[in-house]
Amino acid sequence: MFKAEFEYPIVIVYFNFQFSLMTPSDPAIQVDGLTHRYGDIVAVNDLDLTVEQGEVYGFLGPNGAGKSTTINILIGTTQPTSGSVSVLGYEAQTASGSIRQAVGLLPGEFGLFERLTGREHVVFAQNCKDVTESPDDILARVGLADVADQRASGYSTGMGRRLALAMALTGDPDLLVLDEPTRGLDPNGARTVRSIVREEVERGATVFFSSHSMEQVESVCDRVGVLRDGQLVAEGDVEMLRTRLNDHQIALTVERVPDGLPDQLGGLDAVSDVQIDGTTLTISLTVASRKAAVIDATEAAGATVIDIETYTPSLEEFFAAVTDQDGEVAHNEMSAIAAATGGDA
Ligand SMILES: Nc1ncnc2c1ncn2[C@@H]1O[C@H](COP(=O)(O)OP(=O)(O)OP(=O)(O)O)[C@@H](O)[C@H]1O
Repeated sequence: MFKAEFEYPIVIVYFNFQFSLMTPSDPAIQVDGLTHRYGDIVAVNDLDLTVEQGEVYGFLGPNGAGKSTTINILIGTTQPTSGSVSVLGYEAQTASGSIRQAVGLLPGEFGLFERLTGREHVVFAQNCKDVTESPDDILARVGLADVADQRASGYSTGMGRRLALAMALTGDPDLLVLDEPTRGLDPNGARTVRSIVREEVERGATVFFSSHSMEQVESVCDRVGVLRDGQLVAEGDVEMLRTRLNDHQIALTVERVPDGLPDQLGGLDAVSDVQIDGTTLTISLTVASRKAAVIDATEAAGATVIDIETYTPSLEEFFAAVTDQDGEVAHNEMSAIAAATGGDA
């Protein structure tokens, strides 16, 4: 049965290979006007996306947003309805064989060969990519050195995920496409993934990282794109996205609240609300960078500031805001973010 599975791709691959014309300044991934329909369902809707060489790009979105469909198109296993996709300089529609050789893919769903050991899986991946390297070194990197000779049928879900990552790492790929790499992993496994991502980037690879875990994305990604209903609704570096969410607060505790100070602060640019509790003023801002102006205005009114606390939303809150499809707040925040990032809400 194996034989039949291996012979078939050889025929496909023959027509699918191309030479890459990518230069060092070209993006690793370039998606233009990508649309994919499953019958009446529009899974990806006129998506534009650019991932530069050497960056870690976090691809976020709620269930059904279109992440896996996009990834399947990137690696050429799904043909788009329309639009163009270039990966490492190869056209995804015509050079899927070349892309699969150059890319290390950790798929969202991955079935192991129950009868093969962990080491045999890695050797299989190496043979597919025609590379020779020590399978044990790769297995050690993902924490499977001790079970290298164990059949995969005895692997837990997390061990299977680690093995799939080991297979993706074979051949030092120029681009790693990781679909939910930390799903099913314990905290140690998640930490291993994070350090492997950093090592791969140091080596010069690009990483495209789909995840539901804000913690993972915040800690390893350079840039983040949020997909909703097949469209990118926000994109930017993690810090910028956070500071552009219009829910920043600064709490100032003063020795004495001068008459008229709350009204004065309420009249400042970008201040949306002022609450007072004893000698503590909590000021809500639509723009994080206006915090200094609030402190200046408070001191100019004659108040002595004795304590300052600030609040910046986490990426988790940002994600909830831009992907909550029912809430009015979500729509307003998306509009603000889209305006700030130059996207469409
Ligand atoms: N083979 C398919 N046939 C029909 N519809 C599909 C198919 N695959 C995906 N879809 C639909 O396309 C849309 C996007 O699905 P996709 O799996 O790409 O989303 P996702 O962001 O990866 O979701 P998740 O986070 O749940 O994995 C969903 O509405 C889904 O139901």
